[in-house]
Amino acid sequence: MTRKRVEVAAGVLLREDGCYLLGQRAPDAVYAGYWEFPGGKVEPGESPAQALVRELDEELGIRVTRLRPWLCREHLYEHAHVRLHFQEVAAWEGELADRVHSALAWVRPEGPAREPMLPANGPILKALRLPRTMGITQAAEIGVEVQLDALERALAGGLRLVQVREATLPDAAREAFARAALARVRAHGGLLVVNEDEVLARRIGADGVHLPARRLMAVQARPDFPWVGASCHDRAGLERAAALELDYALLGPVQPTLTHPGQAGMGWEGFASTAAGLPLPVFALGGLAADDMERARDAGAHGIAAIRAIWRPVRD
Ligand SMILES: Nc1nc2c([nH]c(=O)n2[C@@H]2O[C@H](COP(=O)(O)OP(=O)(O)OP(=O)(O)O)[C@@H](O)[C@H]2O)c(=O)[nH]1
Repeated sequence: MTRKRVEVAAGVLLREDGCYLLGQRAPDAVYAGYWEFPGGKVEPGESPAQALVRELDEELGIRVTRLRPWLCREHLYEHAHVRLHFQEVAAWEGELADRVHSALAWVRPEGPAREPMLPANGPILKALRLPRTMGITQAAEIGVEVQLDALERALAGGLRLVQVREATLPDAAREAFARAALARVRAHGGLLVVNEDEVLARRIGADGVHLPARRLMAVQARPDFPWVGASCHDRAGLERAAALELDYALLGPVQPTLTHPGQAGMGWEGFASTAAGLPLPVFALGGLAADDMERARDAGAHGIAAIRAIWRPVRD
């Protein structure tokens, strides 16, 4: 049986404390009692953004003032083949009024979600647990001790996602560094992934592995870790990461960067069009710093990843 594809707009309302809003479907709805993100079907002639603005007015009585594209996922239900356009609702006006759900709840991303949850939403909840900034280490360049101090400082400042990328450190030094970094990241409740080296990642008990672009194209299946991501430079790479059901991708360089000298950046428009409509979170990378975060998220990025800017000491 072929089912008609239904376009759906779903909103991730994010409160300043990081909580997001869920609604419980009413007793007369399909999947009654299940929890969902507020939203509904896109009507003919509407864009997903227009549909979400209308739905949130109808369902919650709010006026959306800042909307950003985020993820797009397809799911085959018994009753329909849905394509869900998840968008981040960063700002709105008006008090929330519950007009269609049987309950509303603000949920912490790292805590338990509400059950039962609509089956398509599992990867969305996981994506919401992924921090918004990734720091990529450069101990081989700046020195192991300097890097560990910078890591400690960044963790104290809120960094919660670290990629150990130390291909040129000798094996023993790399393992010692990775273990030291992991201990620090864990002490702050963060996540650490190891670039390329799955054996090292497993030996030290890292949270996952990060595939360089060439490795992404070579692997046959998703490596077996809780968190797996990849570096991408174009749409083909992103689609490969999506096909392998990875948890995130990095896309860049957005701006020219010392890591890839002589390579022009794709710019924010290039980033937005290359990363649009994907089912996994995409970080913007390449010549970026903390103050690029809003711009990146407006372009559909989950967040930003950086090497140099993350470890720079804060100037007085
Ligand atoms: N709103 C919403 N729908 C979701 C989510 N996840 C998910 O799989 N869906 C699916 O997307 C479709 C949305 O349909 P809906 O019934 O909410 O749409 P609607 O408000 O226009 O309802 P209607 O059928 O009364 O016109 C359903 O098949 C639902 O199962 C989610 O998080 N939020």
